[in-house]
Amino acid sequence: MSLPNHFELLATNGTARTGRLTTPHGVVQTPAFMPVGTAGAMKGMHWREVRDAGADIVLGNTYHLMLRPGAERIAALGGLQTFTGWNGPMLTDSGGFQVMSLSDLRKVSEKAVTFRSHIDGAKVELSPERSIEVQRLLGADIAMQMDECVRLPATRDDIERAMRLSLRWAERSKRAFESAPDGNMLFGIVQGGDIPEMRHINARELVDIGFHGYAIGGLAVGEPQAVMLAMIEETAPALPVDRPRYLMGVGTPEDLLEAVARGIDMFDCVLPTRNGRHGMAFTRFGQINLRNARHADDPRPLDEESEWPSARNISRAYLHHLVRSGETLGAMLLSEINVAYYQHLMQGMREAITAGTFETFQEQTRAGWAKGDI
Ligand SMILES: CCNc1nc2cc3[nH]c(NC)nc3cc2c(=O)[nH]1
Repeated sequence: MSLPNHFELLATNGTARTGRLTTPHGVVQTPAFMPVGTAGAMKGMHWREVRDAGADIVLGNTYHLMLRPGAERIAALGGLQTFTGWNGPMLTDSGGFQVMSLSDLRKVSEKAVTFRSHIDGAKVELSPERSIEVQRLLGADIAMQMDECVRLPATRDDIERAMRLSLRWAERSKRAFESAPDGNMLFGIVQGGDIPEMRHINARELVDIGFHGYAIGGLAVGEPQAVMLAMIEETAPALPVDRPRYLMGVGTPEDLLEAVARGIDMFDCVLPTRNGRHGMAFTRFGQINLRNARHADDPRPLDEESEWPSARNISRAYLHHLVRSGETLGAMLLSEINVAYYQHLMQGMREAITAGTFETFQEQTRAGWAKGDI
């Protein structure tokens, strides 16, 4: 049974697209970048800064939130938006991916993923049904199916096994989701590793099951960028043109530009906030490492033409000092500067696609990065 469509395609420019996704908590303009608020907070930022930076939607991690403070507790406190104070759209992942990377003593069976909490060692079982129940308790506007992502390189057998398990879990996730409140969405996830044939089979069978939107998973897991881009080219055309496509865990500004050019609408990545905490700034000149001694006496801001005040008004010398001294303010300023840069880049792409000038935008943006830091 096909699910209602909450996505409106507004313009295309080559295979790049811009659109609007309507959720119960607000509208998401695409291409969209979702900053990752892992455990119900955007590390180092107030929600008002996330909003001011231009983010329409943020991601919350089910694995973290179900372990602490707990899904039932968040539901009793009114759901994620009320609990956290972020009152916009939220997407939650299904938890499976983080189990594989964060917990030990984990076991994957047909029924569920069983693991020990990395917080207190408690044994936890996460089935597709429980994952959907948790995401509903959290109040996600967009929930994700539970899947199994294999890291690359992987054998064909492993890739096929995980892809077929993920398809069976897609069925179960959808069945568990069916009775969701109106407007809430469930996205399927395409696996298939770096094997085009597997990607085609998975996309076709996932579309037959029918979802509000489709994620391309199993990428940004150690493969070269060329392989990631090739798999997007194999997968995106096999997905419905009128539904959103979400590339999980991606990526650098370069990744975003290349993936939007190939038809991707949504992204999530920890890079802007994580690199910010480590003293790295994303700018239109490329990445700048504020730990570097060359900034110690530099009175200039990161970017005099930036629309973001902290990037336009704060000297590199001061940012260098904060980072070198381990001042919390350094992590906070660079996190907001980076999230604002990512959102500004997405806004530039949306405007260029609408104007039909995306190719020029790509060339100019790449030239700025290539010029490097002045
Ligand atoms: C919804 C959870 N499932 C799920 N999350 C993912 C998160 C990722 N994050 C990265 N690189 C940072 N690749 C990913 C792939 C998947 C994937 O294939 N599946």
